[in-house]
Amino acid sequence: MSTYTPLSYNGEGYGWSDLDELASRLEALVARPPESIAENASRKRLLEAMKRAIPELETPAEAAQRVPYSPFEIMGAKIAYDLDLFNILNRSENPQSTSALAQITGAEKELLTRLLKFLASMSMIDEVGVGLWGPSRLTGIFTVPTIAAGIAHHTDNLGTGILALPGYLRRHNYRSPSNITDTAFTDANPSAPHIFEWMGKNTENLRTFMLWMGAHRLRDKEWLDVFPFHDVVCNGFETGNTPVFVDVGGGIGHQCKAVLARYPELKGRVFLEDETETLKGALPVPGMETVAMDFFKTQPIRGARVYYLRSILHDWSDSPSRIILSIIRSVMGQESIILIDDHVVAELKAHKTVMQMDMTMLLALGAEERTERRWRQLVESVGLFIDQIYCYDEQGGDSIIVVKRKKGLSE
Ligand SMILES: C[S@@+](CC[C@H](N)C(=O)[O-])C[C@H]1O[C@@H](n2cnc3c(N)ncnc32)[C@H](O)[C@@H]1O
Repeated sequence: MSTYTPLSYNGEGYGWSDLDELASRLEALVARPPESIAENASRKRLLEAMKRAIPELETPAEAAQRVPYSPFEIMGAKIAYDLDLFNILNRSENPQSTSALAQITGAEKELLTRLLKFLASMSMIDEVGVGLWGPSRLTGIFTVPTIAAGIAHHTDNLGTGILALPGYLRRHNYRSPSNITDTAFTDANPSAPHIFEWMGKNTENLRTFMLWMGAHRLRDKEWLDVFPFHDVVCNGFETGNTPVFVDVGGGIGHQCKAVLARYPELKGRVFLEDETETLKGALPVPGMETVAMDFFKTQPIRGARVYYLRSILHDWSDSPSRIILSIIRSVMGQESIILIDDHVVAELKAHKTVMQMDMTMLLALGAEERTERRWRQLVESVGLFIDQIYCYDEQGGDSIIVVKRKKGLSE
């Protein structure tokens, strides 16, 4: 059992005066942050260091304030989302009084005061003066519809499952689930056999999930920044009227849209495939054709250059994943490839970004994020092989895994 030892700053380590200086510099940074926050290696390094510093520097009392209260952050964000506070404050030209906000939102003033103070204490809004509120940086971020949808998804869709996971694992003697119909989510939401059917029956929940799909993997780089799409797909493939890009389980078409926008030279047909209910919300994208399908039963487009699977196989344990891949394999032509756009978990010191995704898969779908070794096992078990892996985000392990058919195997 480990006991708490207060940090000692003697010897060669930092002294208290060094920490004071570091704190002053950070305070100055907070007071005058860079004008625009964009991809920058130094910024990312500093942020990572600050996050890692917290569990190293806090006392037990501070840790007790942080970890047990961590669900309160999303709870507060969801209340603000429901009251539309982020949008209201972000579009107001002047700070708003509590009375004005009570009138706009319909919330009782006394209660609203407490909620606003709570939100300000977490930097989600700015407490400009006593009873006076304005937007903070986070307020603006939470007005982005896809990011706001993430707040709704993790409360309305996943919230009960998140809280149910410890009990679920205890009751299952800490064995990996392998079935989407037997998860912490289904324990907490027995009204449907699994989460996708549950969301299919709840239009608003499906809408927030689909919106969130447009942001949950927002990274500094997109897959198309790293994968040589032009060389591999636009060049040298007999196109004309042939299918060139098939987004299998592509949701509402974010990636078809991105491909068509970035590669106007792309010849051939682009297909968005998903379930009928999901396709009802498909984005209007010129050049994108929609095909309703069930990827466990069929692959209606034969001989396409690319079968693209983004965030699909991580939703499923090996057995259903093998069905999805085998069906695609059976319609692949000589030049077809599968692009799996998913996470590859580092064997050592995987980042929180990918590990919290792994826990999401565990609790909601009885599935997992895979290491490279696990990906190879999976694809090789159905007569395919991994040709190359292009990682485009280290923390998330986001990668394009290029998969081809093993030669000489019959269909
Ligand atoms: C995690 S989402 C990924 C969506 C999209 N690829 C993206 O990255 O934004 C999983 C998708 O699989 C679809 N899906 C689930 N079961 C399916 C099935 N049996 N056949 C076809 N699509 C399915 C869902 O509707 C959803 O759009």
